[in-house]
Amino acid sequence: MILFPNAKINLGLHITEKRSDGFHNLESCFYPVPLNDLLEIIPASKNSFTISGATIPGDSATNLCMRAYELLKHDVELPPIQMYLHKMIPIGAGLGGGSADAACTLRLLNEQFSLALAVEQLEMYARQLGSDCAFFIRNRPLYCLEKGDHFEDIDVSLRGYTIVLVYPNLAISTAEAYANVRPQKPAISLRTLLQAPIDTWQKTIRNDFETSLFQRYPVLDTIKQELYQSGAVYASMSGSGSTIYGIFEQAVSLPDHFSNYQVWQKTV
Ligand SMILES: C[C@@](CO)(OP(=O)(O)O)[C@H](O)COP(=O)(O)OP(=O)(O)OC[C@H]1O[C@@H](n2ccc(N)nc2=O)[C@H](O)[C@@H]1O
Ligand SMILES: Nc1ncnc2c1ncn2[C@@H]1O[C@H](COP(=O)(O)OP(=O)(O)O)[C@@H](O)[C@H]1O
Repeated sequence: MILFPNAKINLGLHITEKRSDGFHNLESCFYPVPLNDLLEIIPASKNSFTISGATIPGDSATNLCMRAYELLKHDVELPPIQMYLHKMIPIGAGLGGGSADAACTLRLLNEQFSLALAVEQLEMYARQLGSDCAFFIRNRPLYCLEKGDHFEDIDVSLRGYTIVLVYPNLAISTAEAYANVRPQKPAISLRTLLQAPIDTWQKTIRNDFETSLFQRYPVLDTIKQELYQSGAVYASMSGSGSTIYGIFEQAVSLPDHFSNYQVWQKTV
């Protein structure tokens, strides 16, 4: 059985407070985008895990796909599997690719072996693998709270817009990004700001990671400004970076030097 784990972008990201467990509470809208990995699982006589495409740091035992399998196997009976991952989503990019792979492993195992686990149970396992992993179980636009692992519905649609992702070949550690942010309760909640028309977002919707990361990596701010100059209605960093995305009313041609980056665009 095959699934195509997809990336996400963050439409706004407020880091509201540091928690007693060392993590941070946040508010953000997670939005799925159709940039995909490929994940296949079939029953086998012994476990194997093959990866192609982009190189993932760490060995296969620490890969989130294997960790998802082991986590589930602790509680339910699972046969050995042959797992294959083709990695397309850039790594350490703020696109949630590792979490998407882990969530899809849980979803695939649930289906392939008729485990009949409910969405809430799958989310409970996903939370143990990463803060943004549970999002990829429902995998639709959601307003995310707490560690980014509790959800409310939100009426936001980018249908008909072209989304451009620019990955400047720079991996940023999520833990390091959080360590350099000063949490702050927003005057107006992100939910309220997102309900206004998209052409107001440039002035109102922010990602709290940008201040410190743009200081450290000025190229990120430059890319964001260039996306606006190319006609974006809204542009931002996704998650803890380093991907900068732009939302356009139509397909766009970008400055020539963007060929130095990994650029992806699709009308959704
Ligand atoms: C920043 C966000 C925003 O969507 O996305 P990415 O940029 O990673 O895609 C997420 O909060 C990332 O979630 P995820 O990548 O799953 O993080 P985890 O593996 O759980 O945590 C990595 C590290 O980030 C910090 N962390 C993470 C989540 C959170 N709410 N507070 C934190 O302080 C902790 O230091 C933790 O050890
Ligand atoms: N299947 C996977 N795909 C990507 N990264 C993975 C995977 N499994 C484990 N990781 C680890 O997760 C970290 C990056 O996660 P990723 O989801 O790509 O970044 P981000 O959290 O910025 O979206 C890397 O340190 C990588 O080694």
